[in-house]
Amino acid sequence: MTAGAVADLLLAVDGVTVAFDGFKALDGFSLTLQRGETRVVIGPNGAGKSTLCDTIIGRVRAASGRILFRGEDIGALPEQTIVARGICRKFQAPGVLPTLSVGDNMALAARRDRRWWKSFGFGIPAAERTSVDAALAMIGLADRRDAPAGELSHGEKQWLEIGMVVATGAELLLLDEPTAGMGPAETARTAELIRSLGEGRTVLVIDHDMSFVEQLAAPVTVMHQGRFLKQGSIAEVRADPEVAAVYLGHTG
Ligand SMILES: Nc1ncnc2c1ncn2[C@@H]1O[C@H](COP(=O)(O)OP(=O)(O)OP(=O)(O)O)[C@@H](O)[C@H]1O
Repeated sequence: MTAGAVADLLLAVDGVTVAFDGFKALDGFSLTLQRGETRVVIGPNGAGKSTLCDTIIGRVRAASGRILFRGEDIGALPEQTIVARGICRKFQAPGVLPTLSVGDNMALAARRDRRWWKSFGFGIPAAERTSVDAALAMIGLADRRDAPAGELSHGEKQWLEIGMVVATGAELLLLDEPTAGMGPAETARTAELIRSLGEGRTVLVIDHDMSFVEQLAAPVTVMHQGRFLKQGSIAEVRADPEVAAVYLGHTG
C-alpha cells in the first residue's frame, strides 16, 4: 500500500471475530475503506453483514480484532461516541418520526447540538438550514418539506432517512438494505441517490438485491459464514465460481 493510500484510509476492520454463544457471526473478517469510496457488501442470509455494521457502530463487541476509524481504535467505544466521531447508520426499516414534517425530521438529523429538545422550535442555525435545504434537494423532497413524514410513501421515507444520515454530517455512512421493500423504479432511484453522494462521503452499503448492486457500479466485497470470500467489480464477483456456489447461484 502506498503512503497516499494509508493517508486516505478511513476505516479498517482488521481480523474481527464476533461470537454469539460460541457461534462466529464474524470470523477473522477484514475490510478497508478509502475516503470517498462507496463499497457494497453482499453475501447470503446469515453471512454476517448486519453483524459487521453492528460491530462498526459499537452495538456489538468484537471478541478479537480491531476496528480503526481515522487510524484510531474505536472497538471499545460506546455507540454514541462512535456516532459523534462521524459514523452514521441507516437501518432497513425507515426510522423517521411520522408526525413531524419532512423538513423537521431533516432538521433534527442536522442538529450538531444534540440537546435539540431545548432549542427545537426556536429556529435552526443558518448553517444547519443550508444543510437541511441541500439534503432535501438531494433526495428530491424539497417540495414535501411541510408534509408530515408519515404521509410519505415507503420509498420516500427511505430516501428521507438517507438524507437524514447525510445531514448528520457523518463522514462514513452505513446503509443496511436501503432498498428493502422497494419496487424496481424506487430501487433505481435509490441507486442514483447513493451514487450522487459522491466523493465527499464514504459509504458502506449492505444489500442482496443484485440488480440494485449492479446499478450502484461500486466495488463489491462478498462475505460468507462471517469470512471474507471475494472482492471485485460486480461483473468479477458474478463470474466467480466460488461466489456463484455460495451466493449468486441461489439468487439467479
Ligand atoms: N444477537 C445474536 N444472537 C445470536 N446469533 C446472532 C445474533 N445476531 C446475529 N446472529 C447470527 O449470526 C449470523 C449472522 O447474522 P447477520 O444478521 O449478521 O447476517 P446477514 O448477512 O446480515 O444476514 P441477512 O442477509 O439475513 O440479514 C446469523 O447466523 C445469525 O443468526
